[in-house]
Amino acid sequence: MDDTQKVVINSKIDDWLKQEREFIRKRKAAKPEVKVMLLGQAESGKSTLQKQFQLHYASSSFDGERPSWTPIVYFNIIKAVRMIIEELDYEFMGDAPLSNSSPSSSPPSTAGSDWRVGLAELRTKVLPLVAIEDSLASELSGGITLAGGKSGVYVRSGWQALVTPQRSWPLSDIRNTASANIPAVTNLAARTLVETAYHIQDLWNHAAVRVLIRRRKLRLEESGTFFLDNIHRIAAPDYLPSLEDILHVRLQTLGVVEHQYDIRVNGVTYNWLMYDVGGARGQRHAWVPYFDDATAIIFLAPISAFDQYLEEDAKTNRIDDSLQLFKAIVQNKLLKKASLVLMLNKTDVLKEKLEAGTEVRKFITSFGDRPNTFEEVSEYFRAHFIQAHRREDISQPRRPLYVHFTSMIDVKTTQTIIIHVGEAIIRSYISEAGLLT
Ligand SMILES: Nc1nc2c(ncn2[C@@H]2O[C@H](COP(=O)(O)OP(=O)(O)OP(=O)(O)O)[C@@H](O)[C@H]2O)c(=O)[nH]1
Ligand SMILES: [Mg+2]
Repeated sequence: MDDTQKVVINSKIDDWLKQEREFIRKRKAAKPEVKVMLLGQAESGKSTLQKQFQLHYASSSFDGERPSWTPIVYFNIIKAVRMIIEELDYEFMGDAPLSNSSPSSSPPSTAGSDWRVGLAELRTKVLPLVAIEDSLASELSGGITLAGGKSGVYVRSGWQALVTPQRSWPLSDIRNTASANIPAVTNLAARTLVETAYHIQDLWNHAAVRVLIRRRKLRLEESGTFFLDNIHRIAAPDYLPSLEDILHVRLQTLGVVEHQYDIRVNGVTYNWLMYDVGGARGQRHAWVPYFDDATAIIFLAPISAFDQYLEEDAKTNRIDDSLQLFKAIVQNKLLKKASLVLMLNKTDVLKEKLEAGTEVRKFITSFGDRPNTFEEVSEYFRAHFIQAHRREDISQPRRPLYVHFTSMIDVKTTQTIIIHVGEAIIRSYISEAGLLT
């Protein structure tokens, strides 16, 4: 080996050592990593909780993403209108158009003499909007079509890029958008919504529709009711979703979506990685690969769902499914080191249902003759989850279970809860890892 070769080799070794030192320096500087999984059945509120974290720990990105929620709000409205129309068709007309429905169809008790003709006209007027549903779903899901078709829009991480226009919103010139860089179907939905808003409002407020919703227990989901109540604000050409709108949106999660926040506790910044999962039964197998290094589980159980059944299995009561799922989580060996937080969610919806006179014992016989009040009912469900944890928890000694009653659409209260939950999780991470602060 001559001297020149030696110099080249030495310089390569120097480079390599430098890189190695840099790598170690970076690793030491890296923030401690906390991995938190949001688990629970479909529609339990996982993604809504994740939005509340984003609002608190990354408010500028929350604001920046606002325009991307616009088409999802449109989609939620279209879905709700389509569900109303399907119910009307089923109730009054068989396969025939509403105006030709058979005389034997029983009118709602509130009906006036020409209610049927009026409804048929409204139906015709809102149909152009309903006709957009499938193409809007396809545009929002980036062309992914799943079994179940119309039941929803599914999103993976990075979905915003599919629907966010390149130029800024609000769209003051939504009617002249031939050259605008807005996805075509979203644009069409916006225009059709402007044109049909009054008819949607009339349909939504129609006495026969109200009776039908009550009589057939039509589940428009939390989002449908909220958006239909706000139809004129949303149909305005310069509409930009508000914080409340974004929290009310229903958008099913597909697979597992990672979100990252920096959370600072006692002067140390933690790399908070949050995994928001799809909660439907067909999605749950995707959770497992994330289990063995999870720092904490936040389990969401919607306690308002006592009178509902799973979309994927109409025989299973949703509270029962939540409880069984919770048991499976606390029994899971891979998760035995994870801290446990339980959020008994949708307390606002539970209160509304109880105030409207829906009786828990009719759906959950073991509730018996207890008073049908919020205090009794919420405590009854809480006791069941706590008992499941006491009996089934695999970790020895048994881990603490932090329980909160939540309403994810209540910003002020939820923000306080997530700060506490974040700190509690980080504290137990510190003591588990033996870290000094
Ligand atoms: N009124 C009310 N609505 C809620 C609450 N929590 C969630 N929602 C609504 O319930 C719907 C479902 O919430 P998501 O957060 O999408 O549910 P998810 O658990 O992520 O569902 P998947 O992604 O299908 O697993 C949305 O329309 C939310 O706005 C709550 O506490 N109160
Ligand atoms: Mg979700």
